[in-house]
Formats: sequence, structure tokens, C-alpha cells
Amino acid sequence: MKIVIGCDQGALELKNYIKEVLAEFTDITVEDVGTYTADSVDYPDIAEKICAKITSGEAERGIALCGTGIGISIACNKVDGIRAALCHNVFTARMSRQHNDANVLAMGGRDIGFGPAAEMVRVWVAEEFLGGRHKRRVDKIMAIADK
Ligand SMILES: O=C[C@H](O)[C@H](O)[C@H](O)COP(=O)(O)O
Repeated sequence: MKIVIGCDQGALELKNYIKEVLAEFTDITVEDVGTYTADSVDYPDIAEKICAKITSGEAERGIALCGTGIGISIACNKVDGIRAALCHNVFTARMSRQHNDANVLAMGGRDIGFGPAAEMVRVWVAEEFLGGRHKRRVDKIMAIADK
């Protein structure tokens, strides 16, 4: 599985740490679309880069990080085909995969500690979508963009 990861200046250190966590997985490759320095950037630009990699099929999933995770998750969810889940703990990270088939995990670098973030990422990359009644609901979510 290929995962694209990106952040703004509010989550640069968290992004670099998560890349170390993802390196534990031999079956995961990671593409980092920035930002790479502490200079201020606009998180919607990073969201677009992350989502373009997913909608083009270059990456299967994404991890999107900003100060709170709020802005970048809002931006990601403007892109058709993206289901970005702003998660705050292992439970929500797990549910975002099992029930929502989230293809982007969003977190806040000024909100989540490194330890919890590592556990959330390990769970999120491993969990599968459960389908069934959840597929019906996810299908309805995705159909909203066509209305
Ligand atoms: O939802 C937005 C994010 O939390 C941004 O990371 C935040 O607004 C950036 O703030 P600043 O420009 O003060 O670093």
C-alpha cells in the first residue's frame, strides 16, 4: 500500500515522526508532499496535493496534518472521492476505517501527542472496511457529490 502524507507548519514534527512509524511496515511505501520546513504555508494547498495522489490512483490512502487537523480535513473532503476522517484517538481511527472506509486520516499536530498518534496510525493502516450496512451509507455519502 502506498500512503501519501502531508502537513502544514502546525504539524511538521508530527509528520516526520509518523513517517518513522510508517517505516515499521515493510508493505507500505510513503510519499511526502510537504511541507518540508517550518515556513508558513496554506493547508488547502497541501490537501490538494494529498488528494490528487489518491484520486489519480498513485496512492491508496493519505495522512493529512495541520495544527488541529480541522482545516486540512475540511479541504480534503471538498475533493470528490475523498473521505477524510479527523480522528482524536485509537477508537475514532479504527471506526473511520471499519465504518467509514476513510481514505484519509487527519490529525492535529498541536493536538495529538506522538505516542497516541503512533498508535492511531498503526491501527488505521491495518484496519479494513467492514462493508455491509456501512457500505450502503458510504455509497450514499459519495452520491451526494453527484446531486
Ligand atoms: O485548521 C487549521 C490548522 O489548524 C492550521 O494549521 C492553522 O490554522 C495554522 O495556523 P498558523 O498560521 O498560526 O500556523
